[in-house]
Amino acid sequence: MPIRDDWLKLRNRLLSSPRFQRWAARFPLTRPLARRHARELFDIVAGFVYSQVLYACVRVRLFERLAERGPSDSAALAPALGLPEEGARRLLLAAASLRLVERRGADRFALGERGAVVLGNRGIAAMVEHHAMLYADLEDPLALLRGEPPQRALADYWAYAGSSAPAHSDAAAVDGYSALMADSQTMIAEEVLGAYSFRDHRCLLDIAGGDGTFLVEVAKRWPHLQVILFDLPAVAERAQARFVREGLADRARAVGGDVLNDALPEGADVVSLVRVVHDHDDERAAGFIAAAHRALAPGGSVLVAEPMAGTRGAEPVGDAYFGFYLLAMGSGRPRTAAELEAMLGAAGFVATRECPTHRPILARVLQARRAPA
Ligand SMILES: C[S@@+](CC[C@H](N)C(=O)[O-])C[C@H]1O[C@@H](n2cnc3c(N)ncnc32)[C@H](O)[C@@H]1O
Repeated sequence: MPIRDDWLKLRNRLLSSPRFQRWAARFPLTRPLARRHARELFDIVAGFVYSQVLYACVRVRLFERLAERGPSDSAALAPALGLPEEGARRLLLAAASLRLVERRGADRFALGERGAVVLGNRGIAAMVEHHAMLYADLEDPLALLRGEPPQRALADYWAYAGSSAPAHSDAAAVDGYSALMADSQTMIAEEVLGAYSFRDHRCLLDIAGGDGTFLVEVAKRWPHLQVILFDLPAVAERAQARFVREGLADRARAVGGDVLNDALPEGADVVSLVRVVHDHDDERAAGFIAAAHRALAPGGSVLVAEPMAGTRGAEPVGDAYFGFYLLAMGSGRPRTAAELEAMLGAAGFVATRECPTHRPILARVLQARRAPA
């Protein structure tokens, strides 16, 4: 497209010219755009600092403290946060600028709208805290991109990533990530349940289903449904205990094994892969989808639910966040809906359709059917 190429070249030449930048910042018609672009670029430059402000808020439980006490000044908050007064004030001002906290006076602070959202979703704080490992691994992003040996914090945390014998992982190896997944799963389950009806299904098999949080939510919403979870043995044990605790043992069970090497339980008419496919490089990911295909009779449905690359309005979540997160983890990549559809087709699934979710930034859902015999 030579015309487009020429136009892009001209645009980029203008945007990189300090003279043009100065002009655009002054000229009334371009000023708002210039300000927005400057702010957006600065947000990328400063993103790590903003994340660390949030991390500090979570570590000192700032949002909980503000919710308990109501509007407070920095001197009153400092002892509860375990910080000197100056440190508490610096953190409160930074958090207020990010709308995590709300400033109510020169030195008076209350819970802010974003802080309230974090407070209401345990999964967000858990995610923020475990990012300490991600940031340690990302210290040298070029080393990761070159494929040099990773720092290993995240790769060790996700014990199955890159492991040739994941089924041997013991409880200690799976407890950390299983708890993290459980904390954030309620939000994901809400998206899937809002997008897809299980009314006409009899039995759902959730492959690599973690500690069972997803199935507990589905089973509560659809009381006629039998549910089966399959995951590594140490994770399946956690899930079975969870089903018993939730009073669901009569229609929920967990089976342990390795999806890529062991037979999956039979009898499901719908199979789900929730936040699973993106964890694996292409060959293993295709193995998970092939296992879903084998577990179903012709006509059965598969659901793939995960954040996807190329999601309109959430582009950086796929290619930047998950792209680098999974690189640091040592396995997997974010995929577009079209790539997933092609993988489903290659495994023998047909009629792939997207079931729109309310918050595609968290997860999108694809449904496909095993081709009739
Ligand atoms: C990112 S977690 C997602 C868990 C759950 N689906 C959720 O969304 O909360 C990926 C899950 O895949 C499981 N897993 C990884 N490799 C597996 C394998 N080869 N066989 C069975 N489960 C596996 C892990 O134990 C983990 O529970």
